[in-house]
Amino acid sequence: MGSRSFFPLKGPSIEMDKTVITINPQTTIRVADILRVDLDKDGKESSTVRILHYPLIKERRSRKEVSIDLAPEEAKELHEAIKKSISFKRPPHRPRNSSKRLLVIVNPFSGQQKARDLWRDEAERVLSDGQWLCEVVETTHPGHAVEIAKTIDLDKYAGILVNSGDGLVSEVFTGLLLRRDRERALKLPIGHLPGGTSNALAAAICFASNESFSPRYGFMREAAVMAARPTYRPLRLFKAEVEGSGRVPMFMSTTWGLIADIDIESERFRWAGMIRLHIEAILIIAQLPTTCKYRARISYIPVGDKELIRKTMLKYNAVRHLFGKKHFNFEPVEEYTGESQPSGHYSSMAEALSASSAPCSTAPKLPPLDQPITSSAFTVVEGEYVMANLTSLSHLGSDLPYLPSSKLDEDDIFFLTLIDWSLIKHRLQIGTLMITIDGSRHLDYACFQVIPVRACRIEPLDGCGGNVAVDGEPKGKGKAFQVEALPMSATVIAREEVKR
Ligand SMILES: Nc1ncnc2c1ncn2[C@@H]1O[C@H](COP(=O)(O)OP(=O)(O)OP(=O)(O)O)[C@@H](O)[C@H]1O
Repeated sequence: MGSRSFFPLKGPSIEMDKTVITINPQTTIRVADILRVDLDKDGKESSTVRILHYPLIKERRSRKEVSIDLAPEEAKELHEAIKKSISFKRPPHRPRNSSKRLLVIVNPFSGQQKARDLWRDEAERVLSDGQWLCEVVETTHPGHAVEIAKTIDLDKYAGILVNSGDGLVSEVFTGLLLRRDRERALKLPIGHLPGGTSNALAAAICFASNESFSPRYGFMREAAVMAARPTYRPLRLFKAEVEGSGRVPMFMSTTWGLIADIDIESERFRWAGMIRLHIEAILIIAQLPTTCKYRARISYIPVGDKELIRKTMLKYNAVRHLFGKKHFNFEPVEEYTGESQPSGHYSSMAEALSASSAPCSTAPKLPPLDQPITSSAFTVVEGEYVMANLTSLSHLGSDLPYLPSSKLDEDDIFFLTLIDWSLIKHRLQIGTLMITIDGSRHLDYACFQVIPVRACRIEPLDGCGGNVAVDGEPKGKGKAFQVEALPMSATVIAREEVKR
């Protein structure tokens, strides 16, 4: 759409193009921020166009209404032009019922039991402003969201909003992967409303979209605005195989050593909220090297792309163009085009993850965990490490921009990050490295290494222990594990990149 002019009864003309409505030099409205537009026919002489939008003001989304009086014909045209620009696009799973209906799953116990209040105080009104019909379900037990995702009627909803931490998001992906019609089910848009303690996915989506989010004060409203005016982005899924636990899906990280130790061992301080992580970190770091000094063999297929390697050092607040021209672009999620899909479910995740699926560009590279790696494509190292993590998201939590260069929709690449014990000068160095993750300054430490990989196996040696966690879920201590991409992506709700 080129620029169009409209002439109000008073004041200068209004200019509207594809992205912005300029009411006067001081007042502009971004089309992507508009949730609703109404037309009031006041009389023969004039009509009013009322625009409800949520602009960013001081890095928060604020509800604003603007009314413009125009001649009736002019008002009708402006109203129609705006309505057309904000019209709801059919989600890629192509539901038969194209109404604006969402299922909202709330874990009433996540985030120190605040998810329910956050929904009521911050999100519900935004979705209602956007004229969405929301059916809210509260989970009653662990695994409840797996069941919901396994059985949800794909034709009834335009998406699922998951109001919780990353644990419940993982359950939803698990449920979708267990469906035999998952080729279509994985196109059902999933929005993460950050109602939990760790909201890594919501943060990574905001970061990718250049949306503002405040780890400290929460960003439920910002995520709700995103859900009310959604764009759909692919999120690459991965397969983690862990000794004793078998194959499980992964969308964020498999951590071993320090970070997993802090996360899992700090459960005993759950009453302290987020501070529990700090208490545990201090205890562990004070006891180094009797804690968190682990021996391992690491086998990986490196990605020798210089541009990619350079990017891994960029912090979250780096100027966005430094990440590369196309870094924040993404391929739109292709619409599901198949007609019929098999019904029912796989009997286990092991079966689901080994079953062939949609056409893929990511052929398996790893043999099963109990078989040796013989391919010469692998680099093999042995050493002592404080931790070794395999991550695929930019954030490990909303306040942890761990690897800002990670993209949501990378084909089959993820990142091996290591703290090599032999490069540490003093245990205080680990302490300072950990507390600087919130500004991504851990990337400046020589002992912190980042290696882009296409497959990786980590084998703890000499019974050295160290917690292993997949997407935050504990999987035992000192277990061997390996990760590679799945030939499948889920669909997440994001927004068009915010221009600043
Ligand atoms: N009603 C419920 N009662 C008990 N546990 C539940 C319930 N609903 C969901 N869960 C479980 O709670 C786990 C943690 O949920 P979630 O990640 O949403 O919250 P969180 O507070 O962010 O947790 P974390 O502190 O681990 O990040 C999920 O793995 C899920 O299985």
